[in-house]
Amino acid sequence: MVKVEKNGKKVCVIGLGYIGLPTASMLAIHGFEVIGVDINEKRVEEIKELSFKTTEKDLVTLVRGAINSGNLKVQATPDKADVFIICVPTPCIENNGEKRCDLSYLDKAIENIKPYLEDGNLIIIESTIPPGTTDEIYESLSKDKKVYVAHCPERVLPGNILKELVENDRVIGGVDKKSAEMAKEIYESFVTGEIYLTDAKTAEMVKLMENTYRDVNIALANEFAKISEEIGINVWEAIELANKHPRVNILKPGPGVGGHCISIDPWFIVEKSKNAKLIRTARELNDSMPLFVVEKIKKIIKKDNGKVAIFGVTYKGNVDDTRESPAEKVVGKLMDEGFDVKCYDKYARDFVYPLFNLDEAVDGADIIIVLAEHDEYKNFSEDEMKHIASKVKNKIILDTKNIINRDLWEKAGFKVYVLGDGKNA
Ligand SMILES: NC(=O)c1ccc[n+]([C@@H]2O[C@H](COP(=O)([O-])OP(=O)(O)OC[C@H]3O[C@@H](n4cnc5c(N)ncnc54)[C@H](O)[C@@H]3O)[C@@H](O)[C@H]2O)c1
Ligand SMILES: CC(=O)N[C@@H]1[C@@H](OP(=O)(O)OP(=O)(O)OC[C@H]2O[C@@H](n3ccc(=O)[nH]c3=O)[C@H](O)[C@@H]2O)O[C@H](CO)[C@@H](O)[C@@H]1O
Repeated sequence: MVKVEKNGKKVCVIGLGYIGLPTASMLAIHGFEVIGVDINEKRVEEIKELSFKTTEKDLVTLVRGAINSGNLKVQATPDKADVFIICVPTPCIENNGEKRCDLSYLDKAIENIKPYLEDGNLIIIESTIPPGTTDEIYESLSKDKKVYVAHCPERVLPGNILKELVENDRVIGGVDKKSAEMAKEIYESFVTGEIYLTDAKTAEMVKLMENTYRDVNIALANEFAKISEEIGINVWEAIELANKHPRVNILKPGPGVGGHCISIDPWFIVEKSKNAKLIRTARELNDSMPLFVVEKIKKIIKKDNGKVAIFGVTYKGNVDDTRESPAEKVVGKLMDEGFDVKCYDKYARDFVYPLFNLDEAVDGADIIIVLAEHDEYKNFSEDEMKHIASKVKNKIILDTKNIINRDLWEKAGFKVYVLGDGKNA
């Protein structure tokens, strides 16, 4: 056992997913006595056995270190602690055609810690939430106990979580000054970036603004891709040239925006404000991209049926997460229309549709579609391309991410299309 000096504070982290597990482990190796809690018993067992799947570099090593230090215990129910950090999902739900944040996981997590709360405890909400939520939680909890409450939104980039967890600047919003300062004390144990203090509602809005900023900018790139198809130019070349301007930095078009964050968080602003018009339009535009891909496929193969091989079903490259993945909508729509679709993705943790190995996926395919920028697809060798060429029915590939080695695929006999290239057939 690697001994880590204890700092005297006990922290209970609720929800051990993409965010909670690294956070709990990081606190443990920095001397906190940490109880990591997940309602999912299977997840608890996988963490204890270090058998959980992850594409996050060094996460297994970090969790092993935390458990071996004796500072991290993992279990399915909360315990008494000085600090509670809540990292449960906050997905989107649709009600009468309007999307809004589903706070049911957060409400349940709060209910579950209530029996363990004592005067003086600090509750930190890391989950992404609509403005005003932290204050509401405080109002309800402070009826029974003198507690402190803060929102410390998480900003790590999946694929680079451990580095960003330590190096990113953090924003902490307290329901009062004391709450924010108490939360700062916890994060400064491992964060090397700056920590900025504000009120809870501002911190909630800051997080949503960050992801909305990115969503709106991706929407602009996607709109440029649609326009480029319409007027017959290659959007990728146009973006590269426009970005030579010193004050222009257009993002990348693609099959849509996925993940548990950017594709849902802007709706949490829309639900609170009638002024969020651009934000709504950007969301709708990004959500329209999977269907735009399906239309391009039909134009390329010049038919409304056939066999499609999908490369990449995760929401982006080199991660295992398929939540809100554009691939789900592309595949669903193709299947609804009667296409025979076979998906290949060895990074994906799970997917709503069946996954196949490479040979099964490409066997007899009319077209291959790249939907995620996994390194594997960037680095296919000439021999692998030749092998794929020997299996497919038509040597056609549509790259929605502009990542494949075009020259080599063409050398292997493929006709290569890229989303937004202005060529449909
Ligand atoms: N994934 C990201 O990159 C990221 C980045 C920044 C912020 N966030 C935000 O962080 C929050 C968590 O996201 P995530 O990706 O870690 O989700 P996740 O689904 O990976 O993990 C959440 C975990 O919470 C557990 N859980 C649910 N209800 C519980 C309860 N009542 N008690 C104990 N455990 C419970 C689930 O079993 C699950 O393991 C969300 O609000 C998300 O928007 C996520
Ligand atoms: C503001 C910001 O940076 N927030 C990050 C974001 O993490 P993320 O992994 O969700 O973010 P992205 O990598 O942007 O991917 C999102 C989707 O957009 C597609 N995309 C991306 C760039 C592009 O030019 N064209 C595209 O089409 C991509 O394929 C994918 O589907 O939210 C987390 C949780 O809140 C944050 O913590 C984290 O800081």
